[in-house]
Amino acid sequence: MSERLPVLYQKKPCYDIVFSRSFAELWQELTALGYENRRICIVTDSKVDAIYGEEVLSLLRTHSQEGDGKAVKYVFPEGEEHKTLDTVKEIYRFLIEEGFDRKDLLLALGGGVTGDITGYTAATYLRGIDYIQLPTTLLAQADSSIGGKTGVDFDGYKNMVGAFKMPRLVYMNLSTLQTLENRQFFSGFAEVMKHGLIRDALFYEWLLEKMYEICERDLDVLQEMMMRSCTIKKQVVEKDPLEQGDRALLNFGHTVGHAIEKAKNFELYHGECVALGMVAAACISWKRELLSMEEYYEIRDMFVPFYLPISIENIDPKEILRLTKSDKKMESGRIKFVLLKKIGRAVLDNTVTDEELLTAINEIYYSEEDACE
Ligand SMILES: NC(=O)c1ccc[n+]([C@@H]2O[C@H](COP(=O)([O-])OP(=O)(O)OC[C@H]3O[C@@H](n4cnc5c(N)ncnc54)[C@H](O)[C@@H]3O)[C@@H](O)[C@H]2O)c1
Ligand SMILES: O=C(O)C(=O)C[C@@H](O)[C@H](O)[C@H](O)COP(=O)(O)O
Ligand SMILES: [Zn+2]
Repeated sequence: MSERLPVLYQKKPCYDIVFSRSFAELWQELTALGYENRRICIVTDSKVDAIYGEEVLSLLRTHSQEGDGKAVKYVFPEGEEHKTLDTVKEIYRFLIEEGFDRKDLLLALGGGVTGDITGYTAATYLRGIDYIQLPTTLLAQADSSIGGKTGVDFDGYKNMVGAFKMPRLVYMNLSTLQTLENRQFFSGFAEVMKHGLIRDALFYEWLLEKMYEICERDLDVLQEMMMRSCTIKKQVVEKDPLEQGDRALLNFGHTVGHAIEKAKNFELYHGECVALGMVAAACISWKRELLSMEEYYEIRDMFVPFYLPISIENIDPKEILRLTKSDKKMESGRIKFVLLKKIGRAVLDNTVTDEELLTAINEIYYSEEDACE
């Protein structure tokens, strides 16, 4: 049974999130939004294309009354290393060659990388065309498809170039989660856990209770999890869509997380780095006596059954510290850091010192020497 959640932008209805179990209702949704006679370009990566590309393209072509040319597909190589302006440029070229105009539509079919690239292309091509999110990873369904943050990495620095551009619809086919590799599935789970930790202790506890069903990818449980996770994200972005204030709470774990992503040259996945960053942020919260020691260790250890890292080898903690300074959440030379006051309640703080950060980075740094001591 499909469900939907409306999302407001500046207090007005903007787009719906549809939770479905197939792509079958997609055409009906496109028609309801008036795209039935528009040209549609599916943007997807090579891996997702091999699994779902033809299914979605033929669905669009079957329904489109004016021939195959109405729906086309652009495929880029999978992986974070392709979330760049070069990929965006290639999509611009393709859209120009195909004669896409301002009334036409882009469909982002894939994970967060595809969503971020497609959204940014939609924000900038012809000064803005519409796009729809068809998220196929846990991370994209629970987090990145909602809220209109789009962009690309630049010289390895995360999301350095981007724009806010709201999608016209987020259509989730939850069954796509069944084909996701385990490591990718759990990487996405880190952002789900983040939503519980920053805003909703009951959701956090529910996630622990449903650990078995989540790991088994029980679709009913995943649908409820997604509804609750998306509700939290929706509430935060509705209140502060352009990140003037509390939306920055969604960055819990990201200051250190993004630094590790860059330092490791994207060898670790986004959610894995965010999990490490959340452990570091929880550690600072403990050292400041916002969290008790028990709470800190509970937060750290609950990542383990979800196959998420809580320590990392082969990094230079000082280099990670240096990289945190190039994250976007800097204001007048200070990092806008997210700490936890308790489980379910995050706060912004711009007084975290280099010393505190280094102590926390050392806490997640695993070295052979320490292990031998
Ligand atoms: N815009 C936002 O608000 C926001 C929020 C969180 C993360 N992000 C960004 O999202 C990106 C991470 O997203 P991601 O983890 O989805 O990465 P991703 O898009 O690279 O997808 C991960 C991998 O899974 C494959 N894949 C996708 N769907 C699949 C499926 N159903 N079955 C099998 N394989 C599938 C992809 O081809 C890729 O290899 C990062 O760049 C991060 O910065 C953005
Ligand atoms: O939607 C948001 O706002 C977020 O911060 C969600 C994050 O999970 C996401 O990784 C986002 O892309 C990070 O934003 P950035 O501005 O720090 O790049
Ligand atoms: Zn994130």
